[in-house]
Amino acid sequence: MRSYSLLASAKINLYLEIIGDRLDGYHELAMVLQSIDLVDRIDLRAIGTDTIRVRCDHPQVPPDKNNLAYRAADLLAKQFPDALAKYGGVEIAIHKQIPVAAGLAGGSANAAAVLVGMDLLWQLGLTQSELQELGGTLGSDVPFCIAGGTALATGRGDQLSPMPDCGPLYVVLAKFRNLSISTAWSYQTYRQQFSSSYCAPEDLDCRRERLHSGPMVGAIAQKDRSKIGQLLHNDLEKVALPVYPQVLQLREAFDSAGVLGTMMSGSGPTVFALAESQERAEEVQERVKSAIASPDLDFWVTKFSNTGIRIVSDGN
Ligand SMILES: C[C@@](CO)(OP(=O)(O)O)[C@H](O)COP(=O)(O)OP(=O)(O)OC[C@H]1O[C@@H](n2ccc(N)nc2=O)[C@H](O)[C@@H]1O
Ligand SMILES: Nc1ncnc2c1ncn2[C@@H]1O[C@H](COP(=O)(O)OP(=O)(O)O)[C@@H](O)[C@H]1O
Repeated sequence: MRSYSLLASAKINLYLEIIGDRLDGYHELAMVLQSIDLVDRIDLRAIGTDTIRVRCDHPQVPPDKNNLAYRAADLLAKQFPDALAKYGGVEIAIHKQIPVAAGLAGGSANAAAVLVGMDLLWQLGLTQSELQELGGTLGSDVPFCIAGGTALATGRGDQLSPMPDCGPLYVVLAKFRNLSISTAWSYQTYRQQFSSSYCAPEDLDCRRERLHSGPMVGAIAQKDRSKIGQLLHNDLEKVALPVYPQVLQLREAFDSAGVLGTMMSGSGPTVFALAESQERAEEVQERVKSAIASPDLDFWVTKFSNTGIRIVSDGN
């Protein structure tokens, strides 16, 4: 039986600006997305029957048809029935390290790994852009999770322009264990509060004038780490910080710890901070840990990564 193991990277949002409504009901965005070295391992194994099975060691992750990894496999099975008939179904085992519903795209990264791994398992020979096209139908962040690295993401987050690697930067992440924020809630609440300032879908001048991502794109091109820290931005903080005092508390604690910059990632509630070295990142972690002193607070120290999906073993 053929099998593959893959590592799927989480992402953080260095920049997230909401431009307006789209005709498909989503939001038009300008984001800078960055892969980090916090990964889930996905083991894929060909099984004799034509079914898809999912196992996951995390209690909050559904081991059924609602799992994004299951949906990725099901999508390929529907698109390529001949491959399903030839190679059989697949068992997907997810070993979670990326916190769930945390604004770090864990589910999207798992779906991305399944698309990349099943392309190999079923010898489909799809290109990266074909995989991304399929991934975009599962979720807006999936195309980026396939590509990884650093990218400017526009449209609903699925139109990617790769950006240069901005050099070694270290990341401290913190999240209250029992707190999660729904992405759908974040965008809906943002729309309720701010849609009066949205650009209309057809108003291209408004869209061009609204975009403020240029300085961040420039700072990355120049590998200017302090500027990257200063220019971090996330419009979704406007809805999360007033409702979730724990997120605000983390933002303030990181700010006082003397970091290059700090921001909520995506729809939250994870807050990250950037540091110039691993040592400095560990110091920041200790400072925030003692400032907040909560047994419910989890931390991770990691670094920027230039890959989305890594194949770690091909156990044919
Ligand atoms: C906010 C971000 C930032 O990177 O990430 P997370 O915090 O979820 O990790 C993304 O935009 C999330 O991407 P993803 O999680 O793939 O979202 P989807 O499944 O496509 O959509 C989830 C929900 O968010 C809304 N949504 C998503 C993307 C977008 N451009 N506009 C939206 O309004 C959709 O209407 C849907 O209700
Ligand atoms: N493979 C998966 N890993 C994580 N969450 C998943 C997965 N499949 C479905 N989900 C569901 O998707 C939701 C969002 O999870 P996740 O992708 O981790 O967060 P976010 O959208 O904040 O980046 C959760 O409620 C979770 O139950």
